[in-house]
Amino acid sequence: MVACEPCCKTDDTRIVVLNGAILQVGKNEETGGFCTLERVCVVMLKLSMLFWIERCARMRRRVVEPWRSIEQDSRLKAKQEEGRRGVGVRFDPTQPNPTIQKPSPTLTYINHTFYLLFLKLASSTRTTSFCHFSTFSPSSFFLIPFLDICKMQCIAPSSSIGFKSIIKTPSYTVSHRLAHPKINTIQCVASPLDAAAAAAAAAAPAATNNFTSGGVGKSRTDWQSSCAILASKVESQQQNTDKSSGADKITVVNGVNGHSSLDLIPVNKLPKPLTIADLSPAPSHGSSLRVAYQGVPGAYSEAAAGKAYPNCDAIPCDQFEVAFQAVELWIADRAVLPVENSLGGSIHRNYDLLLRHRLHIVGEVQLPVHHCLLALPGVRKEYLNRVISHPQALSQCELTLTKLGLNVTREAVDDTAGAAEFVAANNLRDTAAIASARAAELYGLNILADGIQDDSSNVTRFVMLAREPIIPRTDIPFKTSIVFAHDKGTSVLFKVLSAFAFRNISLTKIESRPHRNRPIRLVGDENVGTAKHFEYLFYVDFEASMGDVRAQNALAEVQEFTSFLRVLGSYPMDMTPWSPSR
Ligand SMILES: O=C(O)C(=O)C[C@]1(C(=O)O)C=C[C@@H](O)C=C1
Repeated sequence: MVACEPCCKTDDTRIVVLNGAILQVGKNEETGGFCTLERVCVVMLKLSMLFWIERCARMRRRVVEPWRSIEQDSRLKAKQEEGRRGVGVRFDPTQPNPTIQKPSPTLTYINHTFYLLFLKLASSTRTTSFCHFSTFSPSSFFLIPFLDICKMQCIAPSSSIGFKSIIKTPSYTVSHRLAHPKINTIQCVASPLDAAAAAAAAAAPAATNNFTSGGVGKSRTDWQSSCAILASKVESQQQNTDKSSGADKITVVNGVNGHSSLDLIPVNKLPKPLTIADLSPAPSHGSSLRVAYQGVPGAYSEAAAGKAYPNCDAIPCDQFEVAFQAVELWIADRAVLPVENSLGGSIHRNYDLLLRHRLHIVGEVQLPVHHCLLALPGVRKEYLNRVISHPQALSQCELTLTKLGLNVTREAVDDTAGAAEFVAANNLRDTAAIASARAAELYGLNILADGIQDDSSNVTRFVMLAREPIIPRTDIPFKTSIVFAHDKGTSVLFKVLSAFAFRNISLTKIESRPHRNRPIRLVGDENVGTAKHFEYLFYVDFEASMGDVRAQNALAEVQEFTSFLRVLGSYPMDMTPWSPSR
């Protein structure tokens, strides 16, 4: 089980620890105005309230969930019978029934579901979260007001015992939070197997009413006679159910047999409930995973998305920012974005966006990038007076273009495949695009020159981003990416780096970016003048998992020197065999 432990270091510095790994240390303004600590506390508060409600519900379950008690009661009778016959353990009716005291697997399941989903809420970027009613239970009723308070969407799943709870609201939408849950309808699918359960559900509201008006006594005898009444209802309704046609089932569905005056909604017209499968983490092999990438089909980023998640649904986005937001808004499950190229260097925009957004790095892929020079059919190199592409691609092919005698204008566009599409769509006979062979195929262009990158081992590293971090492992090679800032300028950098060096942790990358919240630090006095130092944020990748004690100790030390520290992700290293682009 994942455990979040928020704790405070000083008044304005916050630390959030996940499974022993420091997830975030820093001041609010440095993390884009987002405060994890407060949110975790709010979630924990809600969580404890829900557990409390659940406990109350459990204590009253005998009264408000008669169908369960009927089942227990029949077991109880069987035990009594056994006792009378002197078989097995003797049943003492003066003692509380142990089966009633024991929490049912369903309730345990509900607790776990809530716990997991609330932790999910803790790390999601929005207030929207999901509440999953695993079965028809009193807790469903008790929790409805809380959905609104917690700004959660309610999801009614199918249940193993044939009940379906459906929260209907005028503003019910699948992708957004439930605004004001008003009506709670219990749907019971009356399949022959579930008939008894269905009839019991139909009888349930009556019992609940009795309870609230004090009709059911608290003593065991009162309770048993209530059960007897309910049991007879179950029997008669079971007979009805057995006889009933599909139309009758709709009446039973709404819990009041024979009253067609109720505004009934045919089952097939109701929105299809999300199931637990819709909420569970996406399969690791990537099938049906929606993966956002920047560019249009044929871009290298699309190929990287396919390498990271084979069989995924790749979603093209016109900007990096859009890909980040697609994941945050649940339009996509993952984003795959380039961060550095072996020739062109870092893609700074994505480093800045990593800090501005709340996504976690959950993996990396290294893609050999094999560039082609593309032009319209019939166009020759001599006709060209312009080459267009993504700035990275232009810089990766700079020398080769010159060698090919193409001392023509270079123009940067958003992505390589977009450049190919532009040439084709505008029928540009004087312009070539640098893009992939797949882009040539997709946009009907000819390959004028193949493998024009300046180095055959041209590789771009992409990171996979998700709303949730993954649990760090120590049995396979892992990498961790962090970002930090410090108040005392670059002088602290040595101390920070030595925290890793002393523990034999290799660094694979250091990148510095302007500290946009505090770009300049003034040092000096009136006599000497004022030095204006630029302030930086440092991005460091190191070869260790956050599950590794060495990494945890190194970060604990780094934290001493830094004013802000955030773990961007701890993820498996791409260990695929090396295959150069040429
Ligand atoms: O334009 C594309 O095809 C991209 O996927 C972008 C991108 C990049 O941003 O570096 C990806 C890989 C190559 O290095 C060139 C361009």
